[in-house]
Amino acid sequence: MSRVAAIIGGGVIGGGWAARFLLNGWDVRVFDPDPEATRKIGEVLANARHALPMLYDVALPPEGKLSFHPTMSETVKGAEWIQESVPERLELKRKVFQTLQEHCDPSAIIGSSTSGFKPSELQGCATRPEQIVVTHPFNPVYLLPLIELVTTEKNPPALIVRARETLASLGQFPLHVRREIDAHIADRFLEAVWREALWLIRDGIATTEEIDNAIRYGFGLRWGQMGLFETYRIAGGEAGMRHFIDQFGPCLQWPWTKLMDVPELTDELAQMIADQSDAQSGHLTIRQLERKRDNNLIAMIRALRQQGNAAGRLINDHQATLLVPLADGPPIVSVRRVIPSDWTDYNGHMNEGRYGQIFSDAADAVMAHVGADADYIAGGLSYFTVENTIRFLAEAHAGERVRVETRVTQGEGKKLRCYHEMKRESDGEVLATSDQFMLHVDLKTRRSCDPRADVMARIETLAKLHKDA
Ligand SMILES: NC(=O)C1=CN([C@@H]2O[C@H](COP(=O)(O)OP(=O)(O)OC[C@H]3O[C@@H](n4cnc5c(N)ncnc54)[C@H](O)[C@@H]3O)[C@@H](O)[C@H]2O)C=CC1
Ligand SMILES: C[N+](C)(C)CC(=O)CC(=O)[O-]
Repeated sequence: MSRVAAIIGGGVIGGGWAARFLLNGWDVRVFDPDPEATRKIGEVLANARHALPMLYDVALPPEGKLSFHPTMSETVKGAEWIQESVPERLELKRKVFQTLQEHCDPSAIIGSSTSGFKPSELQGCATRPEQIVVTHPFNPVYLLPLIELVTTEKNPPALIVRARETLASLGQFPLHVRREIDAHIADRFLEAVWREALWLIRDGIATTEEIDNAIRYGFGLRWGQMGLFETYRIAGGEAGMRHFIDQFGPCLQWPWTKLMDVPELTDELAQMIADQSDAQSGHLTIRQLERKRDNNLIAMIRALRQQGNAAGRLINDHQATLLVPLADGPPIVSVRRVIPSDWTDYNGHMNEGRYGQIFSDAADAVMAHVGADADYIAGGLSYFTVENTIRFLAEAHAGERVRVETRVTQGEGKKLRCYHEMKRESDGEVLATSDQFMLHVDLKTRRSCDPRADVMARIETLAKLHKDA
């Protein structure tokens, strides 16, 4: 018997909730008077089906059934979880709760997606206030895990536990906001940044793009893996958070923002912050925190490199200026690099799959060297690896510098065979070898064909040069 979730309001956020439940195997029923709701949710679902499964290395549960219903009663009857995502108007939300509580199970959890209303405001006119909690998500709900679970003393502890467990079972992160406040925790931050950004634009200090660049090339990367306080703890150096506060506390009185309503930084408040930071991060030294931060940033920026976006695109563009022309050899030094930390696996060494990556990069370098470069590939011609025998001879570790020495062992017509040796730069030890056989292909027909004459000539020259050496 599938678990049933009811979605009241299937817009940007309700659609995201529908996808989150559906892709986790729940049956989802939707109530939304908008005649476009089915189409809108269908488009959100298409995004979610593309994205969410890619975060995992295992299959998600089989999807539940999605249905749209003309009445609230049909939608919520028998539902275990009811998620309200109607527009941010208090009276509308209260009316929705009154209606749905006429038909829903008293044991159902009613979560509101509200960005800023407090649960006590939502519970105000409800028949059973104890059912209602704030479960404030972040767009896209099917990818961002944070849910601010805001409760009041009217919510039974057992319901709060059940809500947390349910959200966690969906792959979400229920942050229990223990004391209700307008806009909860995260939206207060978002509102502060948003309001300061509006001033900067109004006063002609920055454009929208400049503000976004300040975030995505800087602290946005830090916040995405360590948040605010752990980041500032590190900024305090070995003296830690208390030093950070002592140094930057006075700034609170300086016009560093238009948001000038700040608490007096008493010694008691400074010590409270320092004590909480110690409790949160004190089990790690600053150096350990710095290494954790740097490894996180490496993984994030390298992921952005794969997408060619933001800080990743910046590195890709910079890397293009660092390329040095290869010599014919033999051997051709086709790769010179450092093993990145995110290539290390549970055995504490570079994962076997990454050897293939390095040898693939070596082949790419040889291809570019003979003229089969990005423009050549964009023109519809390339090489496919059809056989690759890798011998793993010694471990490689994060931070080690390695190089690949390549010899062209066969170069005739559509055939290109390379023999690669991966060596540790520090001592020349051979870490792995690859015997890689490639065929030249037409990317349109996906069938093998002869390379362009100049490319074929370069390969034949290299094959002869390397054979005679
Ligand atoms: N858009 C965002 O980035 C976020 C919004 N939220 C909150 O989520 C809630 C919904 O916001 P959005 O999805 O952005 O709005 P939206 O305008 O995209 O969707 C609201 C949906 O509710 C439907 N609706 C209106 N009256 C209804 C009723 N009586 N019964 C059922 N459905 C009804 C509308 O047809 C519409 O499809 C708001 O409380 C908002 O503060 C929370 C997090 C992020
Ligand atoms: C701008 N906003 C208040 C709707 C933002 C949120 O509520 C959360 C989010 O997804 O950013």
